[in-house]
Amino acid sequence: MSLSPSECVSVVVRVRPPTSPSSSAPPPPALHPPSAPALSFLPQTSSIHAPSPTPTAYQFDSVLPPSTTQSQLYSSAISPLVSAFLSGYNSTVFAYGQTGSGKTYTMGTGGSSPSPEKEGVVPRVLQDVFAAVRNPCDGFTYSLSLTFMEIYNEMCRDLLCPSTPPKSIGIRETDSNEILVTNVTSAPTPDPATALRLLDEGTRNRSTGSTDMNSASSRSHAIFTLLLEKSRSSTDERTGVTHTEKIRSKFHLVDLAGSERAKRTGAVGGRLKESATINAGLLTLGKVIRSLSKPADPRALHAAHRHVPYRESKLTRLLQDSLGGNSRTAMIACVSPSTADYTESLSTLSYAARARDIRNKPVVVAKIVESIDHSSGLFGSPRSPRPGPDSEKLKAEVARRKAREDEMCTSLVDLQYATAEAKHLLVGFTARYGSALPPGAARQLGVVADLLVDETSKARPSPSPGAIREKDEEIARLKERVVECERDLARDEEIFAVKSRDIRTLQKHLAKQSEKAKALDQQLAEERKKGEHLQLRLRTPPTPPQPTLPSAATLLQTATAAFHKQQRHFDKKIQELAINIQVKRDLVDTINRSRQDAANLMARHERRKQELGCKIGRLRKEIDQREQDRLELSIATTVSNDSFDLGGSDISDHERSLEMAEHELESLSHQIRDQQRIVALQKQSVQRVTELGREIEEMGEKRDVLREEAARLEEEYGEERRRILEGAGDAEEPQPQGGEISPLREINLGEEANKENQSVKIELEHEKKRSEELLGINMKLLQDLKLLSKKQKEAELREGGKRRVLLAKSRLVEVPPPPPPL
Ligand SMILES: Nc1ncnc2c1ncn2[C@@H]1O[C@H](COP(=O)(O)OP(=O)(O)OP(=O)(O)O)[C@@H](O)[C@H]1O
Repeated sequence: MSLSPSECVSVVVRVRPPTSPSSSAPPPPALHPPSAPALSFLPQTSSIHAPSPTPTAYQFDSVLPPSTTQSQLYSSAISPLVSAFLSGYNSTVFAYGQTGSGKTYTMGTGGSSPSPEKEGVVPRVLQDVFAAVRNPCDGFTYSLSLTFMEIYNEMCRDLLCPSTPPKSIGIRETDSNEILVTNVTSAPTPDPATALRLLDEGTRNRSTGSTDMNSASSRSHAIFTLLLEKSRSSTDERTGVTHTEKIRSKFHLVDLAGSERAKRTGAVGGRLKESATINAGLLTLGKVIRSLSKPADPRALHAAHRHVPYRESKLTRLLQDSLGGNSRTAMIACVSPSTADYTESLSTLSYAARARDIRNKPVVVAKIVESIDHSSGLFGSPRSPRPGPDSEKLKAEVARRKAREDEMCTSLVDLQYATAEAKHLLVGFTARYGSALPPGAARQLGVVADLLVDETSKARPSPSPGAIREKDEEIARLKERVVECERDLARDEEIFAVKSRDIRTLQKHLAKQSEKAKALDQQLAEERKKGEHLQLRLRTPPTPPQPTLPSAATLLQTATAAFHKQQRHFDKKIQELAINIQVKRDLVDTINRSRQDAANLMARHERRKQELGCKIGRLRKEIDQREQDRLELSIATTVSNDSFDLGGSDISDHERSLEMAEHELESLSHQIRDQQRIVALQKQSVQRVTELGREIEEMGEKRDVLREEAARLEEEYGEERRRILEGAGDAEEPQPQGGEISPLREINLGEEANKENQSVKIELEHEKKRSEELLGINMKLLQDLKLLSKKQKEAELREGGKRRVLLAKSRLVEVPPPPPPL
């Protein structure tokens, strides 16, 4: 393996000839006026001057004017890469530029060219490679194969086997950071004809289309890759071991799709989508170039530590080796000389200039395979008889060995540098991340670092082939150890990442738990406080009963007060009922008495009426008699002419008496009528008396109920008192205190008493009204009776006077007995 110092991407700018009017491609629509700025191409100084927006001079490895032929371009920019490729270096050539700028023309991936002069890069590379392979001068045998693929709409397509599903084609990175494309046809190419045929075949399968700017515009990025494996064997004459050295290299020839502006290409529909994908891929390429062209982060120990967005597109992923990796790379920036394309050309130049700052580290990777060759005539088995020395052969062998030794010395020096660099990186890595690594991994890294001896600092004598071999073996072992350690490290890092995640989760969990624990602590503290408080209460001597737990004395006092209050209430009610009953009885007596009086008066009047009737009858008889007598007397007197008084004055007296009696009778009749009215009233009072009797009866019942209730209350009180006294032991019997009663009972009793009082009051009012009414009737009756007796007296007086007059005149008039006093 040999190592080269890092080298930059070489950038060549190719200016295509202006488009001729007779060109097959339609002229691109001009966006710029004729006075638009133009680029100044200076091939002598390999620079290009852009006047605007800010005057800028771009420097390149070479600037190829429009007159540059394909052959000139190839020999100046590509043939060095072909040599490197044949030496075992990975190489890349890619054409970059706007659409129609001549990328496909330059790369020669547009199909077989009509003339050999116009052949592009790929056919020329193939020709040169096969020419070299055919006549090897380094003792290697070469084998070539090729792949041809495109990235179309961000999908890989195998141009040598288009039926391969794009999804099955993968791009992966090996442990040694090599980019490999899987499941793509790798066609063996024993001769250039086969290779060219495959190129033509693939080109035909490529996605192209017509746009306003290019009638055969590439709609994909085409990647043509040559794979070379060269091997060489040598046998140690002492040991008979054959060493086979194998070197593999790749040559990517990339024809990128051109950046385009939809307005200019007139892309619509599917073309527009292609255009967007193309631009997106190129944008990522621009990002990768920008990122790689920046000076590395001074904090990063290795350029690999900076982030390069290779993975953002398939194109950049595929070109990862070529840009900033193990490859010798050349970029052909294609630009148009047209002022109409000024902006696009400027953009191309800007990226190309940046790409020039990208530093790659191309290395030749060689594998040495050992095998014992028993059949070798020169280094046959020690037991077999050695053939006679051939001086020419020996000379050649010595020369070969010498060359081999030289190579191995070079390899050794390279390895020493690699070891030193590896040690430096490892030490730096351990210093930086050692604390974050698991202890086992850090220790292992230390051991590896110790094993990686910085041989570059030591002056060493030229090693013998045996020593070199030993060294090689040691280095191989060390490398294996390093790879192992790296693997361990990667594993540890993974574990570490997982553990870190776990720790973070646990930390979160812990935080939650500690919050919960805090809350529980608080709760516990509160509970403790409560417990302490309870204990304190238990320890403290018994305090007088709380107001919520009344004593027996208080209970008794309350009960007694309630009882007395109830008793008072019942007493009052019973008393009121007794008064009412008495009032009603008095009323009944009064009514009965009035009735009696009225009945007596009626009887007297009836008697008097009868008497008066008798008297009137008698008086009428007497008057009639007197009239008869006087008539007879008058007759007698007339006969005797005797002027004699025949008792005419007695008749008159009788008539007056009759008149008086009739008058009295009339008055009596009046009185009887009044009396009858009174009797009618008396009938009402009979009803009233009946009602009163019933009411008195009810009241009596009520009074009995009250008395019973009072007795029951007394009993209850007695029981409660006994219970309280029993519960309280020697509690003193409380003295009744007016108004002391349990609030609830007081409310109940108060409500009951109020209700009762109210009803009694209403009843009393009612009774009072009725009594007043009866009293009014009775009073009227009495007045009537008084008036009647007064009239009677007057009549009697009048009659007595008349009677006395009549007695004086006639003894026939009887004087009635005086009426009984009312
Ligand atoms: N240096 C040149 N000399 C002669 N003709 C050229 C040159 N460069 C380009 N052309 C012609 O210009 C036309 C467009 O070129 P080409 O197809 O190579 O462009 P392109 O950059 O590949 O475009 P796209 O990105 O659209 O595929 C072609 O007809 C090609 O023959």
